[in-house]
Amino acid sequence: SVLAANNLDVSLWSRNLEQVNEINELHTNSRYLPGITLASNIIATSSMKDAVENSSAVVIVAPSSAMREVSRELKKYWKNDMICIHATKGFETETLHRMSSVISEELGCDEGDIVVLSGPSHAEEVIRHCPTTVVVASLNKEKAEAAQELFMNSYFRVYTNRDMVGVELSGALKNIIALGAGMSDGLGFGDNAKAALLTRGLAEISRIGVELGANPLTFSGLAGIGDLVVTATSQHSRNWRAGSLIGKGTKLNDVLESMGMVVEGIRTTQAAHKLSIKHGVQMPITDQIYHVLFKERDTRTAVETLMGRDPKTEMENMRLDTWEQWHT
Ligand SMILES: NC(=O)C1=CN([C@@H]2O[C@H](COP(=O)(O)OP(=O)(O)OC[C@H]3O[C@@H](n4cnc5c(N)ncnc54)[C@H](O)[C@@H]3O)[C@@H](O)[C@H]2O)C=CC1
Ligand SMILES: O=C(CO)COP(=O)(O)O
Repeated sequence: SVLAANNLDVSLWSRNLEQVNEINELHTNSRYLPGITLASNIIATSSMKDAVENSSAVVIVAPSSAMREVSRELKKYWKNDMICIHATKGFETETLHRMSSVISEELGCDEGDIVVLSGPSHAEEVIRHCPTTVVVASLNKEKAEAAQELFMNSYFRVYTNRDMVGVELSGALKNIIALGAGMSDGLGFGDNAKAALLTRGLAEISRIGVELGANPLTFSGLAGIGDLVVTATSQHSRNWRAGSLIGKGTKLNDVLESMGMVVEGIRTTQAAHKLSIKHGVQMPITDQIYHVLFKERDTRTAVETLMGRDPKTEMENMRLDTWEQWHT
């Protein structure tokens, strides 16, 4: 929709022929964006070949679980002078790879040439032209700036950033904390609890992020705190909604059935739990959410465990040495 508003010809690929026909004939996408009329320069197709073949840029926003499959199909029509932008927030749970790694492995290109689009941006608000700010991250400056130019307009402001690792990790990991914020609200706790979850959540996101090579400053940017705030507080957030149902006592399977859309934080909790063990990085909130989701731990027990941890200093286990590394 943003690209179409910028007068670009947009080919939208979907596997669902019914949805393709609805978009082309009625210019609506009633299941996902009810009540919205789409621009007439968005043409849907069920053929990836037709969507990609003559394009200069490709935007992939498949759920993380489908990223490898979609990238493999894309490879058939991929040309190296195309720009590949992705806006997916998650990991490949089997390999623990970030999305740009998965895409570049399948396309056979440099990971640093992929552009990551992330930040506080719910589709339901962007489609109504509500002011929105995001980040495009890539090691390839030219490609990042080209993506910035494609998307930027009066209601969609785009910043570039070189820190692909930090941007991808924040985008994925904040969904776990949003699940936790939903659980807290579902349990009937207040704003103090939510502020604590966001702040201590960001501390553990930064801790694992720095360990994996991210710039710590990225976590105080749009892809970090920005997206964490929106996902943990917005009525549109699927992760917050799923968490709040769990906090009210609904079983995970029933929650997922009722959502009908991807809740990335569930798979990401599994991936982050493995990452924290693999790298020996403490992620206590993620650990408790993992136990609630997959080990039938009661949400109140999880809260008691978090509140009852040993006394600590606020900056305990933060890799402060890396600040100097980034400032030189
Ligand atoms: N909805 C939003 O506002 C935002 C979503 N994202 C990210 O975008 C990604 C996708 O999320 P949504 O579009 O919101 O999810 P969704 O659940 O609303 O839609 C996912 C779409 O992907 C399709 N799909 C699923 N498996 C597929 C496969 N194997 N091949 C092709 N298509 C497949 C589904 O049919 C559906 O049309 C997630 O990683 C999410 O975190 C990022 C920013 C904002
Ligand atoms: O990442 C998002 C907004 O920036 C979307 O979050 P949800 O998947 O929780 O709706």
